[in-house]
Amino acid sequence: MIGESNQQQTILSRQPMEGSNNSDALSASTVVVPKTKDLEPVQSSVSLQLIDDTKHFNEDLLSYIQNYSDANDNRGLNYHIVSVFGSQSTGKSTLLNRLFGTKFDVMDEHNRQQTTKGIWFSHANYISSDMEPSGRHPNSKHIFVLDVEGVDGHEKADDKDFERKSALFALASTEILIVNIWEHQVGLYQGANMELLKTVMEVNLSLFHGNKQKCLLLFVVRDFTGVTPLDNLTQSLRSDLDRIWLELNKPDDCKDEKLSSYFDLGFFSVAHKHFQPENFETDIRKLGDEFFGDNRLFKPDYHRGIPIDAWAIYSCQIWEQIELNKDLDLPTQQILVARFRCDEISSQAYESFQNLFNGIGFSSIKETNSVVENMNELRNTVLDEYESQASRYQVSVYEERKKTLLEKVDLKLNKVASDKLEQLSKRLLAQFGESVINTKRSSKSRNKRFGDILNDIVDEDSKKFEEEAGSYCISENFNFEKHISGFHEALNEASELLKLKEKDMLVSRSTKRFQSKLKEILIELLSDPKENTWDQALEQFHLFQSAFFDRYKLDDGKGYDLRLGLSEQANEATVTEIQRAFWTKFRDIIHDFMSEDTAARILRNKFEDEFKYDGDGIPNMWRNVTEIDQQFSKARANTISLLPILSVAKLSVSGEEIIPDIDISHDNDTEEELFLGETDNLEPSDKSHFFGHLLTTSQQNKVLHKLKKEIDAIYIDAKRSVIANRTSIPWWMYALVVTLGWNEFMAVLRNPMLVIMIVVGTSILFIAYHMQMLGPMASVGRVTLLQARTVAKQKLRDILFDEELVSVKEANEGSLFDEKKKDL
Ligand SMILES: Nc1nc2c(ncn2[C@@H]2O[C@H](COP(=O)(O)OP(=O)(O)OP(=O)(O)O)[C@@H](O)[C@H]2O)c(=O)[nH]1
Repeated sequence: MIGESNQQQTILSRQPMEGSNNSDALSASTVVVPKTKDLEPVQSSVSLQLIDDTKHFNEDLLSYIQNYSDANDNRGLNYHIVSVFGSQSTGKSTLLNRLFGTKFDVMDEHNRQQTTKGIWFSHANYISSDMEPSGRHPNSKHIFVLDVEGVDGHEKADDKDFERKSALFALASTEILIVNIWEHQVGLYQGANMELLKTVMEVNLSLFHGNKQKCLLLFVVRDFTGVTPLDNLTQSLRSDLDRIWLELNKPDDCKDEKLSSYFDLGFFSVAHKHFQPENFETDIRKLGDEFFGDNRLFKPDYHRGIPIDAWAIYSCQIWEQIELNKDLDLPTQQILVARFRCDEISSQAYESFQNLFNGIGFSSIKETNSVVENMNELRNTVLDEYESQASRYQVSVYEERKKTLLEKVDLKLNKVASDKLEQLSKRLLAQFGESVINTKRSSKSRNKRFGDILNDIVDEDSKKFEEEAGSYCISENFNFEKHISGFHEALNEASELLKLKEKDMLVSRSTKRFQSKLKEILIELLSDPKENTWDQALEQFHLFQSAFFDRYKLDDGKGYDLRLGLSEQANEATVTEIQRAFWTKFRDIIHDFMSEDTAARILRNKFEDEFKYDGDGIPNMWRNVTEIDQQFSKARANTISLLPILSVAKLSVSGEEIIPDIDISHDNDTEEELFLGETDNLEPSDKSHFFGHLLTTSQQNKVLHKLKKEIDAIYIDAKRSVIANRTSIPWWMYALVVTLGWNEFMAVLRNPMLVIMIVVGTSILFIAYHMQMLGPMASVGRVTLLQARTVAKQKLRDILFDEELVSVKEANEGSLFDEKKKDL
């Protein structure tokens, strides 16, 4: 079966051929991969029966090829395939063995039986000048040789099937096809050689008419005697080939094509091995020089472009297709092989990428540069791994699979970048509010508008995010536009929230300040109502309002900018909101302050002021009742005239009610409804009219009623005091005292001690009067007198009791005494 030694036979026969029995199940798109698992390397120096006589493909091919690892250099194309084709027993194996140092079986001289069965495969060794194999020529590529079973063998005379199939296989895989013919066969058109040539051409057309894959047909004329010069033989062979080419039924798309479009032709003669052994050796050496050295015979056009490590798959697949009698679409086969290998390489590369990826632990890497560096490194590693092996395969498949692999890798890396961006987004958004507040508080930004501060930080954060997103874009598969727009959206949302918060703060702060200022002044004004009280109140309101808004006035004076960075519309709405809040506070203050009691108290005070004091604020001293009556009437009329001022906020000049210049109705409907209980059907603008309505008519009547009572009491008090003063000491009483007490008066004057006492007493009273101590002294005196009276009464009672007791004791017995005592 194999090689020349028994040992070699043993080695190779360990892989039975029936393993390839699955060919029936194959389809055109299936790639059959020779098994490589658990195979021991096949010894390289031996030949391998690639296809046996039962037409099974030997799966040991891959492990055989793997012995020549450097054939995988140069993108796996560091090799050539040569095959031989020719009639049976024409010295093909002998030629190959001599040319390439192979050890194909050669027919025994004495038993001329067919020796080569099926197709054999062997690695060629460089033939040194002494015609001994000595390894590979240093400048040459690896050459693998296919020894194909001879055609037209008498054992298979009726079976042309294998002949055609083997020609098909040899041509599909080889670069140079050695056509081995005897010299005496040349020119015999009807001879076996012409059949052979026809077969080769037909097969070639069926294989390559689509893509014009060329190969070299190297005619080796054996047993060349030199009687007919080689040129003549060449001429004869060429004309035979041309004739066959013309007669061939060519496919439509290559009808006009020439023979040279598909074949390069080469001719070489070799002398008789036995009769001219020296010439034979010389010819063989010359032919060998054509193959080795700089590989002159091999042209790039001839190479199938299948990397050597895929050649086993490719050739197996080719054979399976041939066996199934399917149309042999070589480009498709090449693509299938390329797909299979590129997928395999891609999977391996992705697997090692995943291992590296898991080892890195991106989640623990914080610095963007480091993340990007690792991402790039991973990407390049996987790309290098894939490219180094897959770039040898069909370019479109290689590119396609590379794209797919990169998409997978980038998807994974994209996730890393997305997570990092997500984290950055969260971090920046979390810090956003704080950054704005800190910047706002910093001395640098003291005069900066809030809106500008906000915009600066938004810009800064956006730039930071975009830069980081940009640095993660390590290939066109990375696109973070969505992340960027999402971040912008979130940032704008946060920014709008801050604006809203700042706006609310401004509204509440300004309203609070406004309220405290206005309240003080309004209460002061209302506590001392005058005809122009509401004019002053409104004036103060406008003053405070202007004081607030003036600082936000636009340069053209046509509006306000609250510096919150709000849109024009929102800014205007906020201005309106503040104005409404001011008006609402105005309303709340006056409504909260004014009540029936408050109004009654204010009016009572006003009445008292006017009734009890003169224009200079000095208390009135009534000389008679008439004066009191006059003053009372005047004060009462003036006081009552103030009630409408306290009841409705009206301007003095125009008499118009104060109405807010902005609609505030929705702020406090309830209060207004409570006020009149009749606003349900009113329009908001109508409700504004109730802004200054502080007391209802019934409330006013109650106030008047209460006031009347109180001022009547004051009036009576005043009158009583005048009458009391006047009735206590009548004038004739003074005259009577002087008349009756004249002597006593004189007696006192004449007594120096009494005079001194009177002087001292008068001085004390005078000082006490000036120090306003008369009241307290009188009180003390009154209390003393009261106490003295009480003591005196008690003393008197005791005395009387004692006297009675004594008399009863003396008059009656003990029991009577006790009864008396009880009675007492
Ligand atoms: N006349 C002649 N005989 C040769 C030459 N070279 C080899 N032979 C003899 O031809 C016979 C067949 O040789 P092989 O090399 O086995 O021929 P083959 O074409 O490989 O035979 P199959 O593989 O059986 O088709 C052998 O006996 C050789 O000694 C040659 O150059 N001239």
